[in-house]
Amino acid sequence: MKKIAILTSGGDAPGMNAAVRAAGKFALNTDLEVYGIKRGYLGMLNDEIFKISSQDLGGIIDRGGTSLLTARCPEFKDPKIRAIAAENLKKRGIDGLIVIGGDGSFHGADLLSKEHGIKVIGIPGTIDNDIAGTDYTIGFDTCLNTILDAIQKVRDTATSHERTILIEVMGRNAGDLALYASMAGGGDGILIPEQDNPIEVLAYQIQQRRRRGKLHDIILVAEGVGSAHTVAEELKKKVHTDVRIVVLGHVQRGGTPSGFDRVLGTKMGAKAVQLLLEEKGCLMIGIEGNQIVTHPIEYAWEGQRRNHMEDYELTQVLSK
Ligand SMILES: Nc1ncnc2c1ncn2[C@@H]1O[C@H](COP(=O)(O)OP(=O)(O)OP(=O)(O)O)[C@@H](O)[C@H]1O
Ligand SMILES: O=P(O)(O)OC[C@H]1O[C@](O)(CO)[C@@H](O)[C@@H]1O
Ligand SMILES: [Mg+2]
Repeated sequence: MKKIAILTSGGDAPGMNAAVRAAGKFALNTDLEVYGIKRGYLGMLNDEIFKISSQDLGGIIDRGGTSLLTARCPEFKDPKIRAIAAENLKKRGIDGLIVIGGDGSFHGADLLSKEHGIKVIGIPGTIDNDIAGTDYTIGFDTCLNTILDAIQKVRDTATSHERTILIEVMGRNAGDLALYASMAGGGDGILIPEQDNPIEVLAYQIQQRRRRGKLHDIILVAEGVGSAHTVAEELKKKVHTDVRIVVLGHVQRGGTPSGFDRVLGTKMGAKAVQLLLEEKGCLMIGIEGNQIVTHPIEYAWEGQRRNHMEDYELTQVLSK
């Protein structure tokens, strides 16, 4: 392996920059030539590929977002488009690629590897934490802390007005952000796609708590169960409290990456280069039980994700 490239793809996630920096610096310390690709697969397709120097990697570890820029590129699902993109790597002699992104980006990486023989390593970078084979994805921890900050502020006004406030959080089809935010933020109820929790039960719990003198309710709604607006409309028919919603939106994806996400990004970035130097490909990196591990890249969607049941039941007990 002589030349490798790095890209970030899908939704940006705080800590992606730490992974880019570590992979880039680690590689520049070897005989490898290192390229950056702007705007993920879109930039690969449009030939936005440049040689990375150490200057490109300075001053980014503490910045949110991704210095390489990112994009969604639906055309990449077309094999003809992937062939054009792969040719842009091949004409430069690039045969190793580090893809930092979520499950969708890993799908693209897998196909690129199988169809065009490019050795690809996937680094899980997404706030959603929806990838099997890793306990945490880069960006999840920072995002969680952003949500916790919001919960604290929302609780002040919820208590003062004795309201029920539903906070809708991101996560695509995964409830991890809502689950962890409820656990760490002292939530009073939670709706996540992994568990069935009928509105009737939620309403009953709210009424019960109010009878015991509780002044407010903070309910975390994962976007995967539907919009908080719809949930609120249903809930209003079943409770006597004043119901409001807060949709946190893209504020959740920004901000200074936490120490955890920077360390995770750094370890994974360096590991990706080590694997390419060993001529390995079609792998994803994860962290399991505080150890950096690797799996075949398909494991990201074929493997078993963490079971949420225990954590969910804990939030249920603690919100009583
Ligand atoms: N099935 C697929 N085949 C080929 N390429 C894909 C596939 N799915 C996704 N991609 C590519 O990966 C890009 C990113 O995927 P997606 O939008 O699902 O985000 P992600 O990587 O899962 O990150 P996040 O969920 O955090 O936003 C897509 O825009 C597309 O270019
Ligand atoms: O910024 P976009 O393209 O609207 O995507 C939003 C989606 O991306 C994520 O932030 C990351 O996958 C999801 O949680 C959310 O559903
Ligand atoms: Mg995804």
